[in-house]
Amino acid sequence: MSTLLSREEFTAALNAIGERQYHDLHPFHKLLHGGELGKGQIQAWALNRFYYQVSIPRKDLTIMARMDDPALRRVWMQRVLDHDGLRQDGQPDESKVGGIERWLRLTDGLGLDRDYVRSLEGILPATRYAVDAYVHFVRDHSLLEAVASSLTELFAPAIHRERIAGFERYYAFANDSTLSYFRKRLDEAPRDVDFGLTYVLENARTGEQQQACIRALRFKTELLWAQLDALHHAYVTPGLIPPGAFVPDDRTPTRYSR
Ligand SMILES: O=C(O)c1cc(C(=O)O)c2c(n1)C(=O)C(=O)c1cc(C(=O)O)[nH]c1-2
Repeated sequence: MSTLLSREEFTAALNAIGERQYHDLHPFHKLLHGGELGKGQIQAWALNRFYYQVSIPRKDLTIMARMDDPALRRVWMQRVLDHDGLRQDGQPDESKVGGIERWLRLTDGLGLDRDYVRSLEGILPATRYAVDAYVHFVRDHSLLEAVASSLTELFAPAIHRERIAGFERYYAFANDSTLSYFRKRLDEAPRDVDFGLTYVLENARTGEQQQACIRALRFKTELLWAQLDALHHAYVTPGLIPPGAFVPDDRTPTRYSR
């Protein structure tokens, strides 16, 4: 029997996971945000991360398929639209551009071919396993755990701010187009997470349910961490790129600085 935590204790337990093991602490992110990486290494990060980007709407639609309440689905739908964007007829409206397209603007700015990025051919095996594990998790666990697993977004605005500042400061590719994904997320993520956190706090009514939510959030931080471990292993040290994965033209470890 797990004891039922108060609302404050439960919130603190969720936040503690972020403080201890969110991927802002990962050495690869420290290098990326600190201006220490070369162009090829940043390309590898953006290319791999594209698989996360395209999988987020699939993950959210998988969650929605499990929701019985139309009111809940209406709210959750916004997450899918944020990434997929809204249809544009006539005069293009920048606010309707979705996250996937914005991520492609980043990979464009890094000199990667869009068709190659979209093909997903160059991603690391571990990226595929880790990202797929997220989609499978929300399919195979309770709706409450699925919502709890999205709560890493509590910690995402801080990492996006750090990334924008680091990119602007250190890297030649940083501009309005390549940073637009991260700037947009600064508005979207707090709204999502307000809803998600309220849902989890109200629906985890037993100590067991609270512990299941904590485990779900921990699982999510681990799958984010695993993606960066794989990038570090392939593109930083020891530099073992798996067969078939992206090989940068620019393999010099010199900083891709301004
Ligand atoms: O750049 C990041 O570090 C980061 C992390 C996360 C996250 O914590 O899962 C998300 C995002 N970005 C993000 O941009 C995003 O749209 C997003 C959606 C979700 C989710 O779990 O539904 N996480 C994240």
